[in-house]
Amino acid sequence: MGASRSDGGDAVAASPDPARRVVRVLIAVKDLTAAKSRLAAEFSTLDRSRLVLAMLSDTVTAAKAVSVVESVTVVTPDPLVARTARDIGARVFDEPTGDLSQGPDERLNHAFTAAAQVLRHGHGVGDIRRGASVTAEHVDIIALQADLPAMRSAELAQAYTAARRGGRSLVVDHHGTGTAALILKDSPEELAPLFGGHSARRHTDSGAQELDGSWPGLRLDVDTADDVRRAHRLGVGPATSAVLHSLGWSGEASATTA
Ligand SMILES: Nc1nc2c(ncn2[C@@H]2O[C@H](COP(=O)(O)OP(=O)(O)OP(=O)(O)O)[C@@H](O)[C@H]2O)c(=O)[nH]1
Ligand SMILES: C=C(OP(=O)(O)O)C(=O)O
Repeated sequence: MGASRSDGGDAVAASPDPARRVVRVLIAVKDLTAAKSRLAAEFSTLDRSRLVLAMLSDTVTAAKAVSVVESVTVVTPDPLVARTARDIGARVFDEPTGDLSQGPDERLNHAFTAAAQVLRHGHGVGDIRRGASVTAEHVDIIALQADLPAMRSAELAQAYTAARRGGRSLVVDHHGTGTAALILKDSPEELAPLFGGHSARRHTDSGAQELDGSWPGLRLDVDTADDVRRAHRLGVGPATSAVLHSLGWSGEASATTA
């Protein structure tokens, strides 16, 4: 695509106190063999895996380009996802072995919770500001969907800026029911993720504040073939564009960089 999708990310960079805050993005991806089952009718197993990895790459790349983002971490049990994440400069958190009695949403939220705790309280947190004391309260977490191939860096920067200090905020997805991003900012609270079915309502019911903003790419998590078409129309990042192109999807991605 023409203009870099990260164009404008710095131009509208979020404005926390840069001396104090550390912003870490956290993304969860499940085992590739189970991923994107809702695309099974229109994409082969191999193509689904390629698409998952490509969308992850574009999401990570756009998130890393936000100037206030210190790191992007992918929590996953899948070695190929882990390798892809490392190749594009993300950190990897190996998923803790889940309790087999847990349901899928519980496993996902358990993975987010465990990784967020390490990002906020774990080894290395104190090293970030070269000797300055950085406590968990100084570490903000953006739990982000992995399938946002049309997200612009500027959208994520604006959402972080809009997020309220002292608690959790969320960006509702384009369906109005799911959560594209859950942001914990300047707070001693924990992330307390409630991803899964109807997570938007569960997040707001649990006190998270819904963020307004015209962020079509950030809100467009891709779950169905219709979502793939919507994202393609909006303009996807280079990795997703290459996979779709190889599958015969025509047309240049229309870069409408925010
Ligand atoms: N690390 C981790 N990530 C998960 C887990 N369950 C779901 N995810 C990720 O969370 C996001 C939303 O998950 P789902 O909607 O359940 O799965 P999906 O692969 O997007 O789509 P479907 O299979 O069609 O439901 C996706 O990025 C998944 O890869 C889990 O147990 N562990
Ligand atoms: C897990 C979620 O996403 P989705 O099922 O839409 O991928 C969610 O929105 O909480």
